Amino acid sequence: MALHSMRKARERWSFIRALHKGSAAAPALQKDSKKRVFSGIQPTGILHLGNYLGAIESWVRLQDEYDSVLYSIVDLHSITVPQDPAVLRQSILDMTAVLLACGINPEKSILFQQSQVSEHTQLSWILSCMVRLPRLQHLHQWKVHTRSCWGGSSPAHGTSSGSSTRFQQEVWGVLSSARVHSQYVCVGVFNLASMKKVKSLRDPSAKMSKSDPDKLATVRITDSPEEIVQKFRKAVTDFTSEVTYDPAGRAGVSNIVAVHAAVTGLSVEEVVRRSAGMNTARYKLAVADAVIEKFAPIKREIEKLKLDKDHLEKVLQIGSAKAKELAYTVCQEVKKLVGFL
Ligand SMILES: Nc1ncnc2c1ncn2[C@@H]1O[C@H](COP(=O)(O)OC(=O)[C@@H](N)Cc2c[nH]c3ccccc23)[C@@H](O)[C@H]1O
Repeated sequence: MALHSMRKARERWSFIRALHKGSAAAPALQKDSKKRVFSGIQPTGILHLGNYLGAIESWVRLQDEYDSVLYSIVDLHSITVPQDPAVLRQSILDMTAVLLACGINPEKSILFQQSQVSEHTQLSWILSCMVRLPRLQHLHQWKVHTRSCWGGSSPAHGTSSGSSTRFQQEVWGVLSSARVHSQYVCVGVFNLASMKKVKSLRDPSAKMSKSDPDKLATVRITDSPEEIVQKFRKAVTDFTSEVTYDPAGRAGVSNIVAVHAAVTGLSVEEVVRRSAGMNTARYKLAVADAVIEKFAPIKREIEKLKLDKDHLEKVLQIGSAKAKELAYTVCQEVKKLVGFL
């Protein structure tokens, strides 16, 4: 037992040393330990088809595949852009209702609010003092978010775009790396092959996104059946009427085929086979129907859950307390290694 914890401490220490040195490859932390799943979602904006198929559906499945599963409503990340406090407060509860309605089960996983686990920001500060900027800029999540949230401006070049500051950009990266370098298995479209990347219905070269200014681009989980039909009807395809799957040559139709396969649980080949004889205009409506059918029970559950604010608050409080307990142990170890304790 003592040997085991000494080994773990050594691993953590070499990890911290590697961060200080900016080594290209910091050793993986606690490789031999029990695997833990960790992922998160921002509370702002309404959950969309991309979030659902690309993340939440898998989150639900992972609850049965791993013993230790944590899902975070990442409110700290959401304030890199201005938020109205009242709206943010409500969005956190709404996202809790949505996740529960999708099948996140607090008996099987820890669902918590990021800002309520103060160890997260403590660890982030410690890491931010140790990690070198070039190393941070190599992290995949960092690159993606610098591109998508800050229009590609890099803090290394000292630029700041939009309403975020260079300081925020750096802290964002460190907040993310606090989890990337934890003992967690981080879940995202990037590291689970089974996850699907859903494209915008208006521009199939772009990812479907909560913040897309084109309202027709994103199918939200709370959209009415009429809205869903309208969005699919207006979805960008091409001039070929046949339904085929060819992501490189026919990105628009292929995105719709992929959504169809994902919501029905059928293979891409099977949905293409079943659409034989249908033109893309009719096919889009068939896919809209499949999406409506998939979301209908979830929508009903969301409405029910939203009526019980106390329950939602309690779920988050219990989840955050459990997450804090886990984070406290890690944070104490890091504080010892740093010399605070
Ligand atoms: N069009 C799409 N197709 C497929 N998947 C998609 C699509 N759009 C979004 N996703 C996935 O949905 C999850 C939540 O997205 P967010 O933007 O809220 O949130 C994100 O993009 C997180 N990085 C937030 C985060 C911040 N800190 C964390 C710590 C751990 C894990 C996650 C986080 C994500 O899994 C995202 O990959």
